[in-house]
Amino acid sequence: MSTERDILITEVALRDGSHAIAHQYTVEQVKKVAKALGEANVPYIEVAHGDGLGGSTLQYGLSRTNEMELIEAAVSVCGDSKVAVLVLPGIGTITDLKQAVSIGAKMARVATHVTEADVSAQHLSKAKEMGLETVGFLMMSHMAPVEKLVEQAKLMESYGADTVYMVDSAGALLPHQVKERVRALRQNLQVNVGFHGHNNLSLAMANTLAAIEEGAQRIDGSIRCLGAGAGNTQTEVLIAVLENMGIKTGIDLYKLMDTAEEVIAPLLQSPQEITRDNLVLGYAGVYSSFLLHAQRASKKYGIDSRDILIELGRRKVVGGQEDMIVDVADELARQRKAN
Ligand SMILES: CC[C@H](O)CC(=O)C(=O)O
Ligand SMILES: [Mn+2]
Repeated sequence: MSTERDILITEVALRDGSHAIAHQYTVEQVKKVAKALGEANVPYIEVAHGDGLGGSTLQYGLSRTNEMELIEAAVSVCGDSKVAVLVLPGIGTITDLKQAVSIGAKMARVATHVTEADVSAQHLSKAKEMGLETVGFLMMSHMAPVEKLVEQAKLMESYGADTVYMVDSAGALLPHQVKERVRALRQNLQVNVGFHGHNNLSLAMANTLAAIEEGAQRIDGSIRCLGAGAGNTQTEVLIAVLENMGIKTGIDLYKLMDTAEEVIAPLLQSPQEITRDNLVLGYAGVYSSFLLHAQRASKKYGIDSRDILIELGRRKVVGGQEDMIVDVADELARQRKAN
C-alpha cells in the first residue's frame, strides 16, 4: 500500500487511553498494541502516563507500570513508527524528557493550558536541542477566544514548536468553532497546525474533518475511542473516512480495524461510549481526564457525578486542579446536609 501521507496521524490510546483505564497498562499490553500499530504503519504512537511524563502521583493517579518501561517496550516492537511522549511543564521535567529520549522517544509534545504557553519555553527549546520533533499542545482551547489562542500558539512557535495543536480537551467545541480556530492558526503561524478532539458530544469526527478542511496537517485519534472521557476521534473510523475522501494517511485500514477488534476491545472493562457523565464533560466544558476522579468523589460523598462536573465547569477548573474535584464534592455534600 501507498506510504504517502497527506495527514500525519498520532495514535494516543497508549497515553490518553491511560486515563480511561486508571493508568493500569502493563508492558505486555503496550507491546501488543504498539506492535500492531507499527504493523499497520501508524506514523506516531504516543506513550506515557495519561497526564504525561511524571504524571504517576497521588494527585493524578499512580501508574501500575513505570512509564519509562512502557515507552521502552513500545520502542522495541513498533518498527518504523515513532514513539511520542507528552509532557506538561510543572509535572514532567527536562530530566524525564532526557530519559525518554535515551530509550528511543522521537517526538515531544509539550502541553499547557490554552492561556499558559509561556511555561512551555524551556521544555520546547530543550526538546529541539535534543533533536526531537516538537509539538506545542494548547489544552482546553474552548476556554480562550480565538485571538488569545493565536497569541499563545505564536509563543509556542517562537519557542521551537514544529507543530502547534489546538486541543479540545473537554470535547466541548462545535465544528464552526473548530473551523474558526484552525483557520486563524493557519493564517498566523508558519508551522504546522494539529487537532486533538474528544468525543463527549459525539462531535470528534465532525470537528476533525472541520480542522482538516481548514488545513490542519496533524491529527490525533484513539483506536476504539480508547481515550479520556468518551475517547478521541476513533482512529480506525477516521482512516476509513479519509480514504473515502481521497486523503492519504499511509495507514493500513484492515490491520487497524483488526487491532481495534482483537487487541484493544479485550483491554476495555466496558465499551468506550457516550455515557451520561461523558456527555456532561462536553456539555459543561470539563477536562475529560477528570471523569474517573469525579466518579470516585461521587461515590465517596454520595453526590451525583453530573452535579460535581457541572459545578467544576461553572468554576472553570483546569488541569492541575484535580484536588478541586474533592473540594467541590465535599461542598455539595455539606450544602445538601444543611438544606
Ligand atoms: C492531562 C493531559 C491531557 O490528558 C492532555 C490531553 O490529551 C487533552 O488535554 O485532551
Ligand atoms: Mn486528550
